Amino acid sequence: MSFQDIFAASQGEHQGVWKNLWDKGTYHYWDRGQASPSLVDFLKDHPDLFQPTETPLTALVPGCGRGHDVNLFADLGMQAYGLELASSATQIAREFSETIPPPPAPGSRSYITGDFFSNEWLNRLDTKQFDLVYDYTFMVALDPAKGLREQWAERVANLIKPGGILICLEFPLYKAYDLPGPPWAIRSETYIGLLESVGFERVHHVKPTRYLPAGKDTDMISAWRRK
Ligand SMILES: C[S@@+](CC[C@H](N)C(=O)[O-])C[C@H]1O[C@@H](n2cnc3c(N)ncnc32)[C@H](O)[C@@H]1O
Repeated sequence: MSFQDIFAASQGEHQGVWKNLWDKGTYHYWDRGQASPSLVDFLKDHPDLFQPTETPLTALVPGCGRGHDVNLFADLGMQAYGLELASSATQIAREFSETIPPPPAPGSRSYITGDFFSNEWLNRLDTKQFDLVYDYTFMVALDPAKGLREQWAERVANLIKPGGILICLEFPLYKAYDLPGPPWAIRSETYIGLLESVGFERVHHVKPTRYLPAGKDTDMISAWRRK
């Protein structure tokens, strides 16, 4: 059974599917074993986006998987949080992080179990809003037919401080709309429609020069400032 067939057979109960996949350790469907080179380059090329402050910047990666991007933000000195639906997922992310060097001070990395749309996990944190949120293969893993993209945009706007930044690695831009997800097809215009309506202004839209194989030559990176 293909990855998409597993979701199609679940009759819309997608959270149970994700949890089951993590419980069985079958994350090979999406895990690429490293932070995205496109994101690494984008952060290096745009230091203007993250001015140093007296306290470390806070970053959130919803649907962080094994945490490769969380670990990248921590290595850049941020207080980085990864959010995952299943405790088995955060456990796998934590175990992976123990195999790599700790982040340099003041960077830190935390993996939190919770549903992105619930406040339960947020209530457990001191931080209620973040300087940075990063989305890659999370929003496009939410079923667009259920209105979850609009809910994602509103939630992201609430989770980012005024003046804070959302970075989206736009994927899969090449995919036809009639093909099943996840990931479900998306276009750059869709990000504009979703994010401008909840108070974001697009400040960068660039074509990366280094890619993960799945998005080769088609991915784009957008950065959005919350007004
Ligand atoms: C396609 S995977 C991508 C994972 C990671 N971004 C990566 O690139 O390796 C999507 C992830 O989103 C998580 N997820 C789905 N719905 C979620 C929700 N409502 N709250 C938190 N995580 C969720 C799933 O458990 C899954 O690990």
